[in-house]
Formats: sequence, C-alpha cells, structure tokens
Amino acid sequence: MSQFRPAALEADVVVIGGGPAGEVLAGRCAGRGLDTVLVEAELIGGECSYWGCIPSKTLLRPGDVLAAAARVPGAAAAVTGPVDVSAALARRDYMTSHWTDDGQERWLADHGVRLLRGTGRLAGTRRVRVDGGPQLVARRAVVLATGSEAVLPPVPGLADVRPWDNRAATAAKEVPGRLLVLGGGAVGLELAQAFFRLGAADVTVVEAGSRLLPHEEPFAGEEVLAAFEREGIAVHVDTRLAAIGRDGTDGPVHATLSNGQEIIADEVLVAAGRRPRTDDLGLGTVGLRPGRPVKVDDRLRAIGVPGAWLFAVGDCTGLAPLTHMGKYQARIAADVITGRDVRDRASRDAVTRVTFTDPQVCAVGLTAAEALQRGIAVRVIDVGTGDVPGSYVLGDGLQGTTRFVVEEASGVLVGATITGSGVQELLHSAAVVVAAHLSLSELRHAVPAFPTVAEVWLHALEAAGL
Ligand SMILES: Cc1cc2nc3c(=O)[nH]c(=O)nc-3n(C[C@H](O)[C@H](O)[C@H](O)COP(=O)(O)OP(=O)(O)OC[C@H]3O[C@@H](n4cnc5c(N)ncnc54)[C@H](O)[C@@H]3O)c2cc1C
Ligand SMILES: NC(=O)c1ccc[n+]([C@@H]2O[C@H](COP(=O)([O-])OP(=O)(O)OC[C@H]3O[C@@H](n4cnc5c(N)ncnc54)[C@H](O)[C@@H]3O)[C@@H](O)[C@H]2O)c1
Repeated sequence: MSQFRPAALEADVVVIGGGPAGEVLAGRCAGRGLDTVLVEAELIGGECSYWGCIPSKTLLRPGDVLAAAARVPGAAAAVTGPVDVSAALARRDYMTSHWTDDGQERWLADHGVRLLRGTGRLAGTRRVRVDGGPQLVARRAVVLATGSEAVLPPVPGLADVRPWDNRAATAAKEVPGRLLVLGGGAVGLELAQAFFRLGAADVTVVEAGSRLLPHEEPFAGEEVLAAFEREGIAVHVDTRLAAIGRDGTDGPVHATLSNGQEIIADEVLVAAGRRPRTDDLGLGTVGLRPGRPVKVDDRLRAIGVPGAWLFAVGDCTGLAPLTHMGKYQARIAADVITGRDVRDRASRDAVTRVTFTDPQVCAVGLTAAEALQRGIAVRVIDVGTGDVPGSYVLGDGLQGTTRFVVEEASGVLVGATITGSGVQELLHSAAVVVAAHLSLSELRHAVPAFPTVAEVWLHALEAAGL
C-alpha cells in the first residue's frame, strides 16, 4: 500500500496521531469530502489496538469465562483444567494483528484519507512539519490526537529494574511467576487479574491512595479488593514503593514497601497513571505549553489559540482518557470542522467507563462525591446487583452493588455505578438515561425483561417509591 508523499503541501485537514480518535476524525472528514491527511509515527490504531483495550481484554477473557462457568452448578464440574496459556497468548497476538497495521492502512485508503508516516509537530499557525520535512499547510483545521503514555513514578531504583509498562505487559511472551503491580487503577487491576488467572502464582497490587479505583464510588474499589483477596491476589492500599532493585540483569526484583513488607517478584508492572503525549509536538509555536493536556472548549477547539483552526481529541486533551470518549470527541470535532453546530455534552458530565475486572465496575456520569463537589444536592439509591432473579439464573455468587445518583430537586439521574460479574452490557441503559437527562419517574414505563439483571432498575424505582 503506497503512502501519501506530500507533493501538494496543502490539505483541508491535517490530523496528528492515528489512534482511535485521530482515525475516526480523519475518516469522517474525508467521508464528507475534505482533503484529509493523517500523520502517524507508529501503528495506525494507536495504544488501544495494540497495547491497551484490545490485548488487555483478550488476556482477561479466558479467566473470565472459566470463572463464569465455575459459578454455574452443572457447568462447574466440566471445568477441570487450567487455562491454555499459549492459546491465550496466540489469541492476543491475533487480536493485535501481530502488531501490524496493514488492515488499518487499507481502512484509511478506503475512506479517502491520505496517510503520511512520521512524527508530526506544529510549526506555527495552520502549519505542521513531519520529521523535519516540508511544511504542510491546513486550509481548514489541524487536529491533535497524539494520545498519552505511561508515567514512571520517581521511586529510587525503579527505572533500573526495567519495569513493564502497559506495552510490555500487554505484549508479554510469557506469564511471570511473580508479578508486582504498582497502581490500583484500571490498568493495574485488569492486568493483575489477567496474569493471575493466566497462572501467575503471586500477584501483588500496591496502591498509594486509600482505596482501589479512587475516582469511582468507594464501594467499587472495596468490592474489587475483597474479590481479589478471596481469589489470592494480594492488595496493599495506602502503601508506596520505598525502594526496589533487581538481582543481576535477569534475576528477581526485591521491593520494599512503605509498610515495611518485602516483596520478591519476577516482573514489576508500573500502572501509575498516564500523561498526554504533547511534550514534543511544537505546542510552543502556537503559544501553548508543551507537556500539558491541550485544553479544549465544548467544540473541541484548543483554548487560547485564536482563529478556531486548532482542535484536539482523545487522551491528549486530558478530558476522559478512554477510547470511546476519544472517538465521540472525534465525531463532534469532525462535525464542527465540516460546519455543523454540535457541542460535546458527554466528556465532562456523562463519561461511560467499565473496568473489566471480575467483578466489573461500570459507571456513567457523576459519583455522589463528584455531584457534591459540583454543588448538586443528590440522594443515592443503592440496590444489590445480585438481588434479582436474573443474577441467580446466571450463576451463584453474582454479587455487586448498583448505585443511582439522583438530583434531589429534579429527580434526574446524574450518575450510576453498577458492579458485578459480567454486567458490562447493563451500563448503556444508564448512559442513555444520564445523557438524556431523564428523571426516575419517567422510567416507570421502561419495563426490564424477566429474568434479566436489568431488573436492578425496577428495584431502584421501588426503592424510590415509584
Ligand atoms: C492497558 C490499557 C487498557 C485500556 N483499556 C481500555 C478499555 O478497555 N476501554 C477504553 O475505552 N479505553 C481503554 N484504555 C485507554 C485507551 O487505550 C485510550 O484512551 C485510547 O487509546 C486513546 O486514544 P487516542 O486516539 O487519544 O490516543 P492513542 O491511542 O494513544 O493514539 C495516539 C497515536 O498518535 C501517535 N502519535 C503521537 N504523537 C505523534 C506525533 N507527534 N506524530 C505522529 N503520530 C503521533 C501515536 O503513535 C499513536 O498511534 C486502555 C489503556 C491502557 C493503557
Ligand atoms: N477498562 C478501561 O476502560 C480502561 C482500562 C485501562 C485503562 N483505562 C484508561 O487509562 C487511564 C490510565 O489508567 P491507569 O490505571 O494507568 O491510571 P489511573 O490514574 O486510573 O490509576 C493509577 C493509580 O496508580 C496510583 N498510583 C500513582 N502513583 C503511585 C505510586 N507511586 N505507587 C502506587 N500507586 C500509585 C494512583 O493512586 C491511581 O490509583 C485510566 O484513567 C482509564 O481512563 C481504561
């Protein structure tokens, strides 16, 4: 597949970064007739396709299926062996297309997007330079979609032990016997459980904050912690890594925690958060600060850059670092660039998120604490996710909590959290209600089918006196 060579140095739209956000934006602009150039330094498809969502969910899936079967009397007896690790890793390789992007290159060509491989940097108003080559001039818009990268906390000795980041972990060729995970956010928890269920004998999660998943409702992290401990994954909250070193070049890692505990591991995964990839992007040439998120307004236009020609979407905005939110922003930005009057209404108020651990943590909109911070008076309605007949039909021990956060004055749902095994598909009903600003009383006539787990909605209505 031939790449675009910039003979014509002008285009309507120049997109820097071909992850999920940049790809969607480029495809939509080109589909509406704009001459669109996409600049990508590595693989088209970005972090999500090769080192993020896809490999991590694929690595979790075998253990999830076995755990689901083990909850069903009758099926449990048929699960007699361990996970087939080499088949699981081969499936991961297939799902990441063996870290090649030919399929994505074809997709861009089919959608009329011109691809330019290389590192793009802003070079002043409407200008982009790729790898020191000639300048591209964007007639209508430049869009930044450069994503994010893992941060390495400044722990003495950490860099020297060659820790895994998400890339090394999701591309691992074997399962380590002992794994130390730094960070109890989504990356750390999903990969800790994936490797444990793939056969790692000792997995320890160390979280500096007072609870796992600190941005979610407190019960979410508590339930995941309890499930991990039941399963055999060690968790330390309120704990930091004090020092770490490796024996020789390939020997085990010795870690000392702030609570005095010593941990020996074969690999250390650093999952302590991400930062926007904006430090070497030429932001200074347009008056923005390198290394910071590119702040955007509700039309995804960079704040502080006059002329409405610079846009940013996805992780580099720091808004909601999730694939589907980046793609949503891309659709809005493409609409704005092509002259439609639309605004981003979800990236601050209705972010949907699923942590794919077992139990899963699914949430949309505001937690009760966030509502309070915004000065919104709310009441919470809590029901047991496992307390409906549909849960029992799925198996034993399908516990969890469903919380609806309801604005006191209007009865409108501003947030929801649903925990439990395999409840991910329930989230979208809550997302619809939050995005549409529906009040609970309007939901009386949306009748959940029997026996589905969606009857948690019914229990919530009953708890609200409806
Ligand atoms: C382990 C892990 C699991 C995850 N799981 C999920 C999940 O289940 N669901 C979910 O919604 N999200 C998940 N995420 C988050 C998700 O991966 C990101 O939100 C998403 O990839 C962001 O998309 P993006 O297009 O903004 O950036 P990226 O995917 O980071 O893509 C940016 C692209 O820009 C390119 N680039 C950067 N700088 C330049 C430059 N100067 N010139 C040219 N190209 C450049 C990069 O090479 C890259 O291809 C996960 C993340 C991790 C780390
Ligand atoms: N299922 C999903 O949708 C999914 C999965 C993975 C990642 N993601 C996205 O990627 C983003 C980044 O995920 P993440 O888990 O890397 O970051 P995060 O910011 O969500 O969590 C990082 C955790 O590490 C802790 N931490 C920070 N420094 C530490 C230290 N020195 N020692 C111990 N703990 C430390 C923090 O307190 C925090 O709990 C998420 O916010 C999410 O948007 C999504």
